[in-house]
Amino acid sequence: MGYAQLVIGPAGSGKSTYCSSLYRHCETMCRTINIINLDPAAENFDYPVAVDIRELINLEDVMEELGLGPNGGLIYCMEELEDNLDDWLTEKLDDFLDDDYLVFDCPGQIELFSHVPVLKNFVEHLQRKSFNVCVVYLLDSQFMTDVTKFIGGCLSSLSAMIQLELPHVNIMSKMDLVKNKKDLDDFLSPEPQMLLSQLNRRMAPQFEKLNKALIDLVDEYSMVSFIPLDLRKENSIQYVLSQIDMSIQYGEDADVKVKDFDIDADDDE
Ligand SMILES: Nc1nc2c(ncn2[C@@H]2O[C@H](COP(=O)(O)OP(=O)(O)OP(=O)(O)O)[C@@H](O)[C@H]2O)c(=O)[nH]1
Ligand SMILES: [Mg+2]
Repeated sequence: MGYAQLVIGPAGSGKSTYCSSLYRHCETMCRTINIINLDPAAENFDYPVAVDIRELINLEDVMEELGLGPNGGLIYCMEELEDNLDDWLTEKLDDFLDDDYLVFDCPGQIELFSHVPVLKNFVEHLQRKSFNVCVVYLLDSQFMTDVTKFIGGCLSSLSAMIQLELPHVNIMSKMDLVKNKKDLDDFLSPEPQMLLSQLNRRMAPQFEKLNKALIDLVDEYSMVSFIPLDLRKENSIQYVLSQIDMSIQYGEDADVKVKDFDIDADDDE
């Protein structure tokens, strides 16, 4: 049984920075995690890259050779990954041990997890290889400064949840940038009624019915709940990691193994 985090979220939400901070944090705890770059456009890394999609394909070549733009090029690269799940990816995954912990640093284009099946197929492949996978969805704290932005962020997180059907942890990144601490309580786990009245105040009256439907939807899926992440604080990183570990049962399975072993030992007697 392996463990995997799929780190997704809008462009620039801090995914790669989160990966490198997590790597350093785990290093100080003498815990090994392997970070895998799935962004064919990435160039600089602050973490050791265990596996790199650019060994398979890179965006620059695709744009040059096929005359595609950056977004079309990215989709092409990801489809190439999809076509190579059984050979390239399987070969790479075979290098890891049974209970290794992988963190996938994904590109930020939201169509990847909202309306193309690449990540869904990727996840199913990991699951077939016995990985417990969860989504770590990062939203930038700047989304908390504006209720319309915040709802938009929640909806894109929700679309990832629907498309990927995985345990899902929402993270509010870049908490060091939050000036007004009152925003924290308002947006980390806000009252649906509060969001609705703020939305109605911001928008023209003809949107009231839509706003109500949106807030009901977001509320029903319990989406409006974010764990704050402040990378300056080790205990913040530790808390986020512990919540993610819980969602993929990391650590729990280790206990089960010990128990299973004890039962076997009894049988032998
Ligand atoms: N202040 C602050 N800035 C951050 C934090 N995390 C990331 N950033 C900055 O935000 C920008 C984007 O960060 P990245 O980690 O590259 O974001 P990303 O989600 O990987 O971006 P894409 O891969 O392009 O989608 C960079 O300039 C980072 O330095 C944070 O916790 N606090
Ligand atoms: Mg990145």
